[in-house]
Amino acid sequence: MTIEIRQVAHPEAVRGFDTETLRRHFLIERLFSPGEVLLTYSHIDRLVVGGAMPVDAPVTLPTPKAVGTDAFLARRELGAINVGGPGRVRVGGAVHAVGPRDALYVGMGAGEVVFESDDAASPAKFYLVSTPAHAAHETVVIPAERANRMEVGDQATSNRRTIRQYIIPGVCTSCQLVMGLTQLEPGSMWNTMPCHTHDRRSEVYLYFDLDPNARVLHLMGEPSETRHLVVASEQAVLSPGWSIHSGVGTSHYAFIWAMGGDNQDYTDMDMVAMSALR
Ligand SMILES: O=C(O)C(=O)C[C@H](O)C(=O)CO
Ligand SMILES: [Zn+2]
Repeated sequence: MTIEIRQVAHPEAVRGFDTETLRRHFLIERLFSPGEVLLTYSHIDRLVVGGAMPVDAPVTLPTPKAVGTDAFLARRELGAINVGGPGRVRVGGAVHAVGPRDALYVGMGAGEVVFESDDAASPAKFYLVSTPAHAAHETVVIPAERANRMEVGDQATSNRRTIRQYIIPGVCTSCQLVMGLTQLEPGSMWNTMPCHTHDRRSEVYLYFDLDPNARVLHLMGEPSETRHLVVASEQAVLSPGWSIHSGVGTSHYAFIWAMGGDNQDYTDMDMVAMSALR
């Protein structure tokens, strides 16, 4: 089992970080490894972020010491979105088919979680985000077409994109986890600009579906002290509540955003005026 621990960094300290230190604190470079579950435990809102990539055998969600309980889901909930080929997830013995770009919500106390691929030649890749939970909600599959869909942005500003909200009140009940997927249209490179913060919630962005040579320049930091991370496909960025999160790609791409914190109100954002960005 592989788990990495990321401590919280104060925004005043982050102002002095060099590139390597910024990447060590905020970028998760490796999420998927064949036949393994890779996890990162971040102390921002105690998000656990990871990837499960079963190939020709099932892989089981481990219970690292970091979660402090006998079972991973004893006091946690889990969201999974499949960014690979068709797969299945066994939760406490019940089998759930999770197709490409479908999501699975797993409630607190649901039992053992085992990931499988339908076809080893096109393995499933389950992107995982877990937050602490206080109540047991129903484990459900949310197919892409059942997600709440919003078309936003404009081709003229290169930010035409479709947002799909999977784990969000009204679609899927959770304790605090909110999760969805944003797809950029071909020719659109910008996400989430004008940008925002929400100090009440931390967020994590997984960028995927980029060509091997394409990159996203992810913008982070306090609005008056922005920094950037150069991000490749299937890498994730931790975004504390004080940080903006936005980006521009060298080609179009998709990303999964997930949040945990004090509320589940997607619209609760503190918009940053363009004139305030430095
Ligand atoms: O494309 C976007 O804009 C987003 O997907 C924004 C994220 O969902 C977000 O930052 C929610 O707080
Ligand atoms: Zn946000």
